[in-house]
Parts: sequence; C-alpha cells; structure tokens
Amino acid sequence: MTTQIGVSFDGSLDEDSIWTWCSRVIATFSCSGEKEVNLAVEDAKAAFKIWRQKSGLERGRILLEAARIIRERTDEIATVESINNGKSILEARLDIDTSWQCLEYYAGLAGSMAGEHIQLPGGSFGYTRREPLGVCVGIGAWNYPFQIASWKSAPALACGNAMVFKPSPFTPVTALLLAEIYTEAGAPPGLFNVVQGGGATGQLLCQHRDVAKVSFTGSVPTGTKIMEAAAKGIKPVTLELGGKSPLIIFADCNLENAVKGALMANFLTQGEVCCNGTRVFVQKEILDKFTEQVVQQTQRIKIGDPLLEGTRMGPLINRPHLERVLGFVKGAKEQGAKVLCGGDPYVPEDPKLKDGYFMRPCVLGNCRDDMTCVKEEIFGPVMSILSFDTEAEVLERANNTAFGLAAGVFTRDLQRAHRVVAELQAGVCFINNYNVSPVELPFGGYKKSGSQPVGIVTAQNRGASREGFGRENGRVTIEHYSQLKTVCVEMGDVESAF
Ligand SMILES: NC(=O)c1ccc[n+]([C@@H]2O[C@H](COP(=O)([O-])OP(=O)(O)OC[C@H]3O[C@@H](n4cnc5c(N)ncnc54)[C@H](O)[C@@H]3O)[C@@H](O)[C@H]2O)c1
Ligand SMILES: O=CCc1c[nH]cn1
Repeated sequence: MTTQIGVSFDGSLDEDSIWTWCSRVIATFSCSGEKEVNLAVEDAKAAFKIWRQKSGLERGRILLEAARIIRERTDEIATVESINNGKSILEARLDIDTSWQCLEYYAGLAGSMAGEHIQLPGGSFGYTRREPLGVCVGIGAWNYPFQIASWKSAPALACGNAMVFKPSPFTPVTALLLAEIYTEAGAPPGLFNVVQGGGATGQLLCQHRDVAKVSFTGSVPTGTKIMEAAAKGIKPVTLELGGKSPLIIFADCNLENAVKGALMANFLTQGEVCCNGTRVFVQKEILDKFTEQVVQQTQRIKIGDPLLEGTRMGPLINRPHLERVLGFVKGAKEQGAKVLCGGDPYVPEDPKLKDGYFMRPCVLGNCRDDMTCVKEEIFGPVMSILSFDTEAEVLERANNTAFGLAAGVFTRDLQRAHRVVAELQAGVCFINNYNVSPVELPFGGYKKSGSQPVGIVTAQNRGASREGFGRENGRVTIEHYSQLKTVCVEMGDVESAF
C-alpha cells in the first residue's frame, strides 16, 4: 500500500520545495507490512548482539559522534523538519538542538551504568548487573518528529538496546536522517531502523514477539491500544500522551513575563504541543490587563512560510486537523466564549501559500470550566482564559481533569509557587516560565497523560503518582530501558536440605 502525505519531502531543497505546505504531495512511501516489520526486527536483533557486547564508554563514544554530526548539520536537518512538519525554522533549530543535547546527555551516562556488590555470609556475595532489554520499539507523533526519535533512541541505545522506530505517517522524513547519522557515527547497521506506516504497522510492531519494550508518543486513545497490545506480551511501555494543562497566573506576578509565558505555553509549533498550558487561569485583579496584553502580542505573531527567518507560526499539520481546530473555536463561541482574536483561517499574501493549512492564533475570553474548549485537548493555537479568586479555588479547578502532563504558575511569592506545584497533579511543573525542556530533567505525565495515580487520588496521595509508564529524558529513563539481573555467588559448599 502506498500512502500519500500532505506536507512532505521530495528529496530536494530547491526554491520550489519551499512552497509545499499547501496540500502538494512531495513524497510517497509504502506502509510496512508483516514482512518488512519482521525484517526490521531481525536486523535490529542482529545489531543488538554486537551492540550489547560493547562497554558503556564505547557506546557513549558512538552517541557522541552522532550528536556531533547532528549539531554540525543543524541547519539542514531543521530545514527538512520545517518542511516535514510546518513549524517555523527558528523552532525547528531548537528541536534539533534538544535532539543532539539528548544524545550527548545519554552518551555521558552510558559509561556510568552499573550494578551493586552485596556481601553475604561466609564470604559469599551477590551482585547486580544492569542489562539492556533487547529490541525496543519507538512510535512517534507528528509534532516533534526528529526530537521524538532522538529522545526515544538516545537512552535506548545508551543502555545497549536496539530500536525500530515508526514515525507518524504525516511526518515520515526526518527519522530517516537520524538513522543515517547513527550509521555514519559507527552504530552497527540495523541498530536504529525506521519503518514507515500508520496504525496497522504500529500494531505489528507492538505485537511482535521479539520486541521487548514499546515507547509511544501520541494520543490517549492510541496509547490505550498500545497498552492492550503490550499487555498481551507482558511488555513494558512508556506512554507520553496528551494533555490539557493549566497555567496559573497570580496577581503578584511579573506581568510581562506572565504574558510571554502564556504565549510560550500556547503557540509554539502552531499550538500542536502536548504539554501546552491551554487553560490559562488569571487572578481577577489582573484579568483585564493580562488579557489586553496577551491579545496584543498574539495579534503580532507573524504567520506564513515557516522557512522564512521572520515567521513565528507556520501551517497546521493537515486539512482535517485545521478543520477540527477551527471547529473547536466555533463550538466555543456557541457555548458562550468570546473570540478576542484569531480563530479563523489565514490566507498568506503569497499566492504560492494560498492552499496552506494556516490559521490565526486564537485567544478565547469568557471561558468556563464546563466548556468543551476548556475540557478537551485541541492541539492547535487556541488559548482559553479563565478567571479565579483564590489559591484553593484555582487548585481545585486546575486539577479537575483526567490529564496530568504539565502545569505552570506565575507569582513573585516563591513560597506560594512551591506550595502550589506540590499540589498540582502534573508530571512536569514550571515556575515563572513555560515549555522549556532541558534534557537533564525527566519529562512525562500523571494520570491519563502517561502515568497512573496510586489508587484513588486523595489529599494524602495527591501527587504521589508513580512514573509507571516511564519518563523521557533525565537519569531515571535509564531504568526504563534496562533490567536488573541478580547474581548470587556461593564461596563455600552447598548446604543441602535433602
Ligand atoms: N506527552 C508527550 O510527550 C507527547 C508529545 C507529542 C504529542 N503527544 C500527543 O500526541 C497526540 C498527537 O499526535 P498524533 O495525532 O500523531 O497521535 P496518534 O495517537 O494519532 O498517533 C501517534 C502514533 O501512533 C501510531 N498509531 C496509530 N494507531 C496505532 C496503533 N493502533 N498501534 C500502534 N501505533 C499506532 C500513529 O501512526 C503515529 O505514529 C496529541 O494527543 C498529543 O498531546 C504527546
Ligand atoms: O509535544 C510534546 C513534546 C515536547 C514538549 N516540548 C518539547 N517537546
């Protein structure tokens, strides 16, 4: 089967390919079926045999070389990513930066993977070995194609695993560049394999008996299917899912920073960001001032050709998604929200861009907690502003969601900031900033965004979610890509019970 992709790549970067976010097909690929998936897993198994024998330091050296190549080729990869996804070139470069930084980080940790030595009676002893899992599968969403492939593969490879990666069919291109780079850096052929396809290919990967683990980034409904498939094979999963995160702005904040923070929380990558703080709770005293400034700055966002240096917002991923996002705005109006700016299709002056999937970033006022736009993940450039009076009230409302990916708070009162984040049911919290993603810090959600509360959430266990469905980045991810072997060594004779 051949799938056609709306925003895609024809292999050249000539003048014409700059104008391709307009439903022009510029790449086709065949979806991998059972045969191709088996082949990719077989190749990965062969590479794993070689890779697992290398010391951490040796693996780290290859990852470092891959990081160096990515860094050297940042502009080129960012350009392809911008064509692949539609995000602005400025943002695409930042994604490539956090990608090579991730490889560098895990290259550094690879040599430090170690077990313990435990003394036992009579001179006997035990030790533990931290071992790789085997062939891991990575399945990506379309919003951060290169970054997701890097964030999944770097810790997997650092721990001695191989990976078969399936990008989203909407953004199939840049994962291939990463595969080429790993090979060029000295990884055994097949260590990082890319298969193309949609849900059916993803299912084949998850069900494959030789796959040891699945790391998935995408929506909650697909995450549920992946968990079901993995459960049948008793495979560990990492799930990085959707969100509807709160951003809480207290009256004592630095207003200028809070306004900038709200834009960062809502409009990066056309609003197609899992951890976006789309429920913006503003304390009543500053509601009007904050709203006025947010609207002013939102209206200044330059929309257009994402490859131009001045552009800050490109087209959405595809026509159905654009229509879905516009539908949320329409529904919000019907439910009583006020469109303060944007929320309509945008047609750039350049005739070559006229069929692009552009829309004006939208700020909604008069929002209530029961509105669909406030409850559901929109995954587009739509900010909902809600007002609040007290800290206790806003905490209750902020946590009143099945999601738990991220949350933010702007205040000058640092005691309040820490008190509030301790109560927020979210895996990633920001104080006086939003949507910064240093690779040294673990990234992942609570609740339906990727982890599970311990039983029923009560005042006592609130925030005590385990990172049972994994994390990306940070030291903790090593544990999700490795397993512990205990070795018990007898130094005396066997004391038999028989
Ligand atoms: N938490 C995070 O880190 C994070 C990051 C980016 C995106 N997301 C979430 O991703 C969603 C948007 O991305 P999307 O539309 O690509 O998500 P999606 O769930 O539709 O698809 C994600 C990936 O899963 C594959 N897939 C679909 N059905 C499958 C199946 N049955 N088995 C295996 N694989 C299958 C798709 O082909 C794609 O590669 C949003 O909800 C967003 O919040 C989360
Ligand atoms: O979409 C979510 C993943 C992410 C967040 N920031 C950078 N990448």
